[in-house]
Order: sequence, then structure tokens, then C-alpha cells
Amino acid sequence: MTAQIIDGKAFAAGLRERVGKVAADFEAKAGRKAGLAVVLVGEDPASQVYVRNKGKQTIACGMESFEHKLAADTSEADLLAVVEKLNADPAVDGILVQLPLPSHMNEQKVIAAINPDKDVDGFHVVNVGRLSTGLPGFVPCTPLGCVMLLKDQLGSLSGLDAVVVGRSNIVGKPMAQLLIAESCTVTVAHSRTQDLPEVVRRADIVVAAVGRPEMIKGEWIKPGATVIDVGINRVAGAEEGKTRLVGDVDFGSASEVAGAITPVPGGVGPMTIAVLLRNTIVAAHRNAGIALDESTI
Ligand SMILES: NC(=O)C1=CN([C@@H]2O[C@H](COP(=O)(O)OP(=O)(O)OC[C@H]3O[C@@H](n4cnc5c(N)ncnc54)[C@H](OP(=O)(O)O)[C@@H]3O)[C@@H](O)[C@H]2O)C=CC1
Ligand SMILES: Nc1nc(=O)c2c([nH]1)NC[C@@H]1CN(c3ccc(C(=O)N[C@@H](CCC(=O)O)C(=O)O)cc3)C=[N+]21
Ligand SMILES: [Mg+2]
Repeated sequence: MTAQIIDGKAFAAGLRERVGKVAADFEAKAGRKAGLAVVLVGEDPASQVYVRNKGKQTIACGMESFEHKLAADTSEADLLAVVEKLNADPAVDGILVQLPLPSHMNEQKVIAAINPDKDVDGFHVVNVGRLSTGLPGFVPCTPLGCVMLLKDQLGSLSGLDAVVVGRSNIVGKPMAQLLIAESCTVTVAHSRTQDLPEVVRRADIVVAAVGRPEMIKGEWIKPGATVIDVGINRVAGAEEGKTRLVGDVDFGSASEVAGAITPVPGGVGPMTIAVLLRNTIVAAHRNAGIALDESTI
């Protein structure tokens, strides 16, 4: 069997187009563009690339992008002051503080300072609570993008066995919450899980968010299962000095067993940014008191 490739890049382009139409409509109604502020602390090259891509795509969707680049040795107090300014700025609908932060900062404290109604990453405890309680809020972009791809591929997820490998606050745990809300039977595996291959083999849906290059092998996958690979790992390439991106799933062997699989790159990654733009235009409508049928985007 050869798996169908789930084209996250194409799905993300379609989502950005829908967001762009809604953003134009918002501008006509509100008399201003929706705005996303991205805060980057330090000079991590990968983070710089992500932030640049976010800014470009924000503008391409007809929204305003505010980039705040702070030196790696910025104090936590100065970062908190920037967040406070963005909370109070009516031109800013969404705020994203790029993670990871330098080690002298308390990430939880910084996230807690963001106004939950501008927290388009969905990382604030208030939004975590809303998600687990089934209240409207903001859902983390990467897991929401994964669910969009799964529903597009499978239709209803009700009753399916899902295994999430990874239990981080930004991917694994919110992913599990979303799958519970879709009426899957959810197992969350992590570094202490016993016999991970056997756990993965039960799953109709496998979501890999581990951060270990090509760890999940084709022999672990139930034939026909749908595999969502969240991992982004930069490894040495075939040519000396070159690098390439691989996921947490061994794509070569898994794609011979799975029914459908996301590639890396071109799978979940592009969805993350498109969902961020979606959450931002949703935030703009909510905070401006302008009606929007959120189910259409
Ligand atoms: N495509 C995208 O848009 C995004 C991609 N990513 C990528 O997704 C991956 C995961 O990110 P993130 O959740 O932040 O990672 P974290 O490092 O925060 O969490 C990794 C999780 O994997 C578990 N784990 C580690 N090793 C093993 C193992 N050998 N067996 C089973 N479980 C294991 C850990 O278990 P334990 O809790 O026990 O330590 C932990 O729960 C990374 O590759 C990251 O780059 C992340 C965000 C967005
Ligand atoms: N506050 C915060 N929110 C985040 O959402 C957040 C973050 N911090 N820190 C880092 C992670 C990682 N992340 C990615 C976004 C896009 C791609 C992406 O576009 N990937 C492309 C490839 C990009 C490339 O070529 O390097 C792809 O998979 O096709 C990947 C990863 C968001 N994150
Ligand atoms: Mg992490």
C-alpha cells in the first residue's frame, strides 16, 4: 500500500485565501486593518525565518504586521512592558511571543501577561481552560491545523482510536483535547510510555509531536492509518555541509503502510501559520464586536 500524501501546503493556501476575504470584509466594516504583533527575543536563526514568514503572510492576507525584535539580553521586565503596550494598543488584535524564550525568562509568566482575548497562540491558561471546558477561546495553531487536515481527510473522527505521541503544552496536550472534542478515543504517549510501538499500532490516527528525527517507523503503524507528522527536525543532508528537514516519522517506511500521511516539509508547518492568521482575524472581529460566522473559516 502506498499512502495518500496530505498536502498541508495547499490546504494552508486555501485557508489563507479565505482569511484574506474575511480580512477585507473586516477592514470595510471596522475602518482599519486587523493587526498581528509578533515579538521575537534573541537571534535564533530558525525563529527569525518563522517570524519573517509570518510577517509576509500576514501582509499578504490584508492584515497589519507589527514586528518587535528584542536583544537576547532583554530583561523579563522590559519584555513584559512590551506585552503590556500591545495589550493596550487598539490596532493590535493578536499577540504572539515567539518561543522558546531565552533561559533567563519565565515563559509561563510572559504568556500569562498577554490579554487572553489577544492570545492567538492559545497558550494562556485561560484559553487552555476554555479548550478543556469546551468554551469559546483560542486554540493553539499547530493542533488546530492538524485537526483541520484530519477532518478534511476523514470526515467525522467520531469513535476512531487516536494516539498522540508527545505531551507538551503547545502541541501534545491541546491536540489530545481537540481529539477528545471530536469524539476520538485518545491515548497520549510520552518518554515514559512502555512499548510505544505496540501503543502506536492500535491507532487509526497517529499524531507525532516528539522532536526526534524519524523515530516512528512504518512497522509501528496500523495498515491504512492516518499519520500526522508535527516534527520539524533539521538534520545533516546527503551532501556535506547541507541540511534538510525531516519529521518525527520515518516517512519512507510509514508511507508504505499508512492510508494517508503528512510530509515534512509541506504538511503541518504551513498550517500552523495559516491558522495563526485565522485566529487573528477571529480575534479582530470578537474584540471589535463585529459579527462573524467562525465556522466558515
Ligand atoms: N509544525 C509545526 O508547526 C510545529 C512543529 N513543532 C515540532 O514538533 C515537535 C514537538 O514539539 P514540542 O511538543 O514543542 O516538543 P517538546 O520537546 O516540548 O515535547 C516533546 C514530547 O515528546 C516526548 N518524547 C520525547 N522523546 C520521546 C520518546 N523517545 N518516546 C516517546 N515520547 C518522547 C516528550 O516526553 P516527556 O514529556 O516525557 O519528556 C514530550 O512530551 C518538534 O519536532 C518541534 O520542532 C513544534 C511546534 C510547531
Ligand atoms: N509562540 C509560538 N508560536 C508558534 O506557533 C511557534 C513558536 N512560538 N515557536 C516555534 C514553533 C515552530 N513553529 C513552526 C511554524 C511554521 C513552520 C513551517 O512553516 N514549516 C515549513 C518549513 C519551514 C522551513 O523550511 O524551515 C514546513 O513544514 O513546510 C514550522 C514550525 C511555530 N512555532
Ligand atoms: Mg517545547
